[in-house]
Amino acid sequence: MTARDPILLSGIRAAIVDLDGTMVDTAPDFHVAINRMRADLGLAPLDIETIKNFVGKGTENLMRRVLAVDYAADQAEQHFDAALASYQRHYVAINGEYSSVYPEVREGLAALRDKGLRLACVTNKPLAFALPLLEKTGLRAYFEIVYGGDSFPRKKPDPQPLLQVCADFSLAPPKVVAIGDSSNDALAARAAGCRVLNVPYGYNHGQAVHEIDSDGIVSSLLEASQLISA
Ligand SMILES: O=C(O)COP(=O)(O)O
Ligand SMILES: [Mg+2]
Repeated sequence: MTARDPILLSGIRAAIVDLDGTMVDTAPDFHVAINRMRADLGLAPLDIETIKNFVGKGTENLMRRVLAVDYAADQAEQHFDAALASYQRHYVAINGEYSSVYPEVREGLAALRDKGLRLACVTNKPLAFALPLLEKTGLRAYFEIVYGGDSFPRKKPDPQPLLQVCADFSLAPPKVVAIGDSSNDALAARAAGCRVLNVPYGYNHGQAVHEIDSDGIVSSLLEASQLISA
């Protein structure tokens, strides 16, 4: 089944919102940090569109994709630790500097909150990157809970972080909607038994967002809030 025109979602008591590609356009941060790392390793820069297709499955996967551009698997593995350390150093130094909050994110979060929904952010970004970014963008205060890609043994598309939010809120998964930009978010939500809406403007591994199995595509978090009711 593919994503269809969004439907009204009723009986919803909480929303789990993704970070990269859903609330914040972080590709420019990834672009700068990755190319500084690549320069450290003596590698040529990559363009931002290539990097967008690599984002979404956490930092380790991102490093593997970036190294696979130049190296065969065994060589890439040899360079992995140095690449990761360099990347983390560069990312922390610029986290949020080149990123921007997408349109209607603050309005959408405020509207969801005003409807009485509880809000959690679940990202595959490491928590040490996610929390400072949420603070810098002024989004942290909307969320009761923030989980990162390293908060649990398994990250999205595994349902584990979403199921933990449901447990934290004492809510059955069908009363919770996940909102994200990628198939990771939808697969995690479906596996958890949550509802799911996708935004079309983020990073979906180079795949068309219409191919994602979700409850619909919304143009923004504000539109999502208009389709969700308690
Ligand atoms: O950093 C990533 O891999 C993607 O993070 P996200 O889950 O917030 O989209
Ligand atoms: Mg995302």
